[in-house]
Amino acid sequence: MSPQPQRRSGRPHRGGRPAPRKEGPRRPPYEDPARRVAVDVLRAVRERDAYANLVLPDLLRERKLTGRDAALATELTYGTCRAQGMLDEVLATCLDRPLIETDGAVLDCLRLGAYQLLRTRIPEHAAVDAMVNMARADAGTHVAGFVNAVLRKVSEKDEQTWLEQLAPDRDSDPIGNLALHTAHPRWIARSFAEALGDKGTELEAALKADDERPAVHLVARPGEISADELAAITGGDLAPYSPYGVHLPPGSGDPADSEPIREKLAAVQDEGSQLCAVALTRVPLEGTDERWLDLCAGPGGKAALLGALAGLSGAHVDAVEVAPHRARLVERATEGLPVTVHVADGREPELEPGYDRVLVDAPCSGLGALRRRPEARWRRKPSDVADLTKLQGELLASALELVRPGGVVAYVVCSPHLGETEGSVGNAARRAKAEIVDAREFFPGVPLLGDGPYVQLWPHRHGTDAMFCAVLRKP
Ligand SMILES: C[S@@+](CC[C@H](N)C(=O)[O-])C[C@H]1O[C@@H](n2cnc3c(N)ncnc32)[C@H](O)[C@@H]1O
Repeated sequence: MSPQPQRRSGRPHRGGRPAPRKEGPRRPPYEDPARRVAVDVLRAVRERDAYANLVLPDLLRERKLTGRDAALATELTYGTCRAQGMLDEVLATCLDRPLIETDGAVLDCLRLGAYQLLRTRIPEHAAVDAMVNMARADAGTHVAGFVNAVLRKVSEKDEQTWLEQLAPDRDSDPIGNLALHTAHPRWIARSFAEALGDKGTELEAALKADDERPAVHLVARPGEISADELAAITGGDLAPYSPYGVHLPPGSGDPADSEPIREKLAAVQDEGSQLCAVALTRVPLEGTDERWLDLCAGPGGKAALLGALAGLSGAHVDAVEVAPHRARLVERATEGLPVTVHVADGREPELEPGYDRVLVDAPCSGLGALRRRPEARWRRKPSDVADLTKLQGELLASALELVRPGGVVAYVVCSPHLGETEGSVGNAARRAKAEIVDAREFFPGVPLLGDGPYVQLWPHRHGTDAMFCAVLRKP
């Protein structure tokens, strides 16, 4: 059976007694390995803030799940993580006490069960029985009746009917309505609406894009291999906008196994990330153009692309990263390129000022890459953004001190949140009296970039992560 997420028609539970048990030795109930993996990942995410997309592949390997079992485990895990807030709203109406008081292991089973009932074609009895058995195994026999009763209630309506009952009115509260329909926290839906200037169909498209599996994008390292050659070797398609990009077709297997990647002629890098790094190198400069700086380099995707381009034009890149383990990743990614890695705080890196080009790919909320991190939308909090904007402003101020007069800074974040984009840039630019350059001209051929001067890419418009790029010139 295909594990495709599909709305399932609501079939009220008809009741009925289980067939009388045959006599014989008691065997533990059969546990489906795909659901076991899914519930174990949910637990790791809940208990130790693990990333589902890192834990899941390890568990699949460890338990030797392949083919349909692996596909089902993946669909159930990622789907449940993404839909968590919506599932919780439904579950809350089926409980007679606050959801927060539910034991964690039981809650994992309820969420996974509700996901199967509302968003897959898995038969009701199979979904409920499997989760009752799993809850019994994980939390004790006393919870079996409870889990059974709650999931039976969930199964009384299909997803659409639940949403119609629970979502705020679309006319009076369009953001709240879309937030629940697309299973996003309201504050994230609001931040997308503010960035898009839309609360209707475009907001809906932007939110829905977070549930789509992103295509794998490769970057062909300039000077080593062309995008045409890389596409021919990998069977991929040329990326629409990046001159170095290749999109792999779905089901291409692990890109790390391909020869160009093993030989470091190419790497995995979102096309939006490529475009932002390349944009910095496209800004015209008067005078010298030899010293480039990447102030937030780990794990090294943009540093490697900048390093390759610097190698072709006779420039050198200093790459700064505060976390030593991430600095080591930058070293690995830029081996053989004219890049020097420094473990330092970008706010005070103790480097000689006078850089011609500086990239600030600042730490951010990652709201622009929610499609890559299934649980991230429910983990992030609005208060994270406030902490991050302070750091972003300080890093950009440092970049504007380190760049020479007439030199350029590209400020990049993987987030469309206006606080992290226009807010962080506006404040730092004002203080440093830097000129904000229209960034759109350094993204040639990329459509739907609005009125400038900033560039905001979107998954639903460009097929990239929602990267933001501002270009500033020091007077
Ligand atoms: C968005 S990531 C950069 C991604 C990277 N440019 C790439 O393309 O692979 C931000 C990085 O900034 C680092 N960072 C955070 N605070 C920093 C600071 N004060 N100085 C330098 N790096 C910092 C983080 O550890 C993280 O590796």
